[in-house]
Amino acid sequence: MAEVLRLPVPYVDEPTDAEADEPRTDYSGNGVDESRPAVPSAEDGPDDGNNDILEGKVLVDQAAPRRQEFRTRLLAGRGARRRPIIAPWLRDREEAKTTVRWAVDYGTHIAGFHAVRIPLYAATLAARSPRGLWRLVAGTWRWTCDAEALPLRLNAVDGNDADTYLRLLRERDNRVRWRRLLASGGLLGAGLAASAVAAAGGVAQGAALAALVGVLGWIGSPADKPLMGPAVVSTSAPKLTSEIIVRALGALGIGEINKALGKGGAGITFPAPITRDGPGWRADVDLPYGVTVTDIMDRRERLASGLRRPLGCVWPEPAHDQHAGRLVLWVGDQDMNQVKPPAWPLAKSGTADLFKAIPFGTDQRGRTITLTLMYANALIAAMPGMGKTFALRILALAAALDALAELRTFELKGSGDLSALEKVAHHYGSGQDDETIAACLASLREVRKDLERRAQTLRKLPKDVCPENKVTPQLAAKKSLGLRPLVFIVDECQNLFAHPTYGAEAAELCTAIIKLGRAFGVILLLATQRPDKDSLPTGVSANVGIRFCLRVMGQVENDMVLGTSAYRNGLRATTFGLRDKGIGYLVGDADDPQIGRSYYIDNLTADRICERARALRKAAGTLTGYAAGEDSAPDDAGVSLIDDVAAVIGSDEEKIWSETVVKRLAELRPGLYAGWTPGQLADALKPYGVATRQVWGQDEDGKGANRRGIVREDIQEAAREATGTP
Ligand SMILES: Nc1ncnc2c1ncn2[C@@H]1O[C@H](COP(=O)(O)OP(=O)(O)OP(=O)(O)O)[C@@H](O)[C@H]1O
Repeated sequence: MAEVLRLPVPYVDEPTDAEADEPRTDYSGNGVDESRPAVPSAEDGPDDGNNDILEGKVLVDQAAPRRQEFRTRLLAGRGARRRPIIAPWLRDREEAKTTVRWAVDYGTHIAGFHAVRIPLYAATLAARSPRGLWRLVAGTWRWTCDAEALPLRLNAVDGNDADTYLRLLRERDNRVRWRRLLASGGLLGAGLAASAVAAAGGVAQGAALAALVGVLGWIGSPADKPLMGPAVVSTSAPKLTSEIIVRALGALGIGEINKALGKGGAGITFPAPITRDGPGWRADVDLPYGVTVTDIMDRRERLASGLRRPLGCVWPEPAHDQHAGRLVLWVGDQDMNQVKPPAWPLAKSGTADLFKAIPFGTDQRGRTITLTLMYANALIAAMPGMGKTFALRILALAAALDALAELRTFELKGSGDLSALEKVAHHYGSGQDDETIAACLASLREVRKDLERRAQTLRKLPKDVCPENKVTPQLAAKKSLGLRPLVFIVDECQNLFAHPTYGAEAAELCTAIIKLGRAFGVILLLATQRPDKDSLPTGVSANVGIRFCLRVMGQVENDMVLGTSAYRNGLRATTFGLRDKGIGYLVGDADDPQIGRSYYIDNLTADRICERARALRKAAGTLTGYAAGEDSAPDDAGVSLIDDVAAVIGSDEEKIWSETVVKRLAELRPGLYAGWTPGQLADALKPYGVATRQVWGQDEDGKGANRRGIVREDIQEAAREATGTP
């Protein structure tokens, strides 16, 4: 009996018309697979003697129609990536201006360089002109006499080849005849031109002689000594070609790539031409099946070596709207960290509007990156010394230049990195000490309380004035409503969140502010050098909108800042080097993640900007609090809720109702606790691990009842934990 051949389903293709009449073979090489169901195909046709081979074949692919319909071809283009009509560098004003400025500057330099050397060039040409004259005369003579064919004729003589000699001689006579005629004509023309020049005199004669000397000098110039040296020594990057990219990819040690590049492999394809894109080259690459862009990003350093470019020039990225194997490789002419950062557009003049995009930095291609802070919060994280404070400073300065915005700035390192903002901030603190951290917490409490007021104000407004229940530029501008943007800035926020006494409450407050504050015009800007779960509450890291991650050490920190799976999706701030200061991944503002470098503003420049911002605020009447010299410290600066609760519980009270506690707290600090409800107290105590429960107590009339309250021992325990006393 003939062997029954069943092909594994996925390997069977519909035969072409030419193949249809031939017995089909197992191209997969996988042979018989009895385990798979054999579905007979109509295409197998009548019994032609090969049925034993065809049995069990399943056709899974449709045969491509010979000629695609016009409509089909048209529709096929729907998913195609459209190349921009206008080159990207021309669409970005700043980039176009930079390019044109560079071109003009470059042209001017070259013109100037050669202009000052004109006398030298003239002298050189004059010195070379006799040699040129000799070359001209000798060359013309040789041409006229057909000297180039002389060796052939001599050869024929040496070989006693009379026939060839005579043929060559005839050939020579023919040539020489018309060449002599031309040469005589040329000579006559030269003679006439010379007499015309002699007769002309003056400027024309001088110009003609100079031109003659110039031409003769040029003819007399040795090939290895050009008259003009280069005005610029080119250090520009070599052109990026598909060959270089394929070579570099082949050197990454990825098996699938090597297979594709090997004999019989499918190779590597480029879905779009390699083009100039800003100050560098952009290549779109389709990696071999099974290779992902993250595989390449993992080996960025090796890729840079393969491309023979510095690491800071090589930026492989996923094409976010394409398949996982579509690589967008951008290779800059210059290392990103060597490029001189452009000046911050608002450094010398201008104001900001937090409802609109503010300039934050530039991307690898030198294009401006903007951020819109309103309705968002931002988190900046990095290893120490990588530029987190500089990045935060840009956002803080932009907020300062919006005269409407109220700034509360706490720099919890104590270095004075944000000291320029003292001039404009409503609340300001600098230091790692408990007092500064307590002041920060108190300010947060105030903001948390203010959120409720803002919410109420918005709720009361008529729908036509406030249709979306959120602060709009028009509402923010109405002073009476008290809805001006409030920007709360905390640098080195790990010192706040990891504080043994205040950390838990600060985490709760920040989480609440981040969740609720957006619509009410409250913006939280945080920077930390320790993005881990102990120093950055998950409620904060999970809800913050804008994230800028400079160099971090590992995947955990990376994902904590940029979001879960960021590392797996190729956003790896771990690939930045020590020299990549100020460079990071930015997510949350644009549709796609961006790599950017924040603008560089040092403390001195920040000072000048804040002077301007202060003047703006004075003019607008919005200079308040610390900056205005008012005692703006919140009532509860340095105050601990646990200490206060402990203070209002009598030593003979084992258990006490919450309603009694809030009443006593309001008496103790009316500015802080007035209006507190038992529920609010329960929420505020939660971060300290104190739970309220049903406790027995008596009211003023001595009537006993079971109500929600506090056990004194719980408070004492929390106080001991907070101070670290056993
Ligand atoms: N955008 C930038 N361009 C160029 N250099 C920068 C940029 N940002 C920061 N730097 C450089 O990096 C150095 C460190 O910056 P910064 O003080 O912001 O670091 P940091 O991450 O806040 O450090 P730390 O955690 O120790 O406070 C700066 O002194 C500056 O020289």
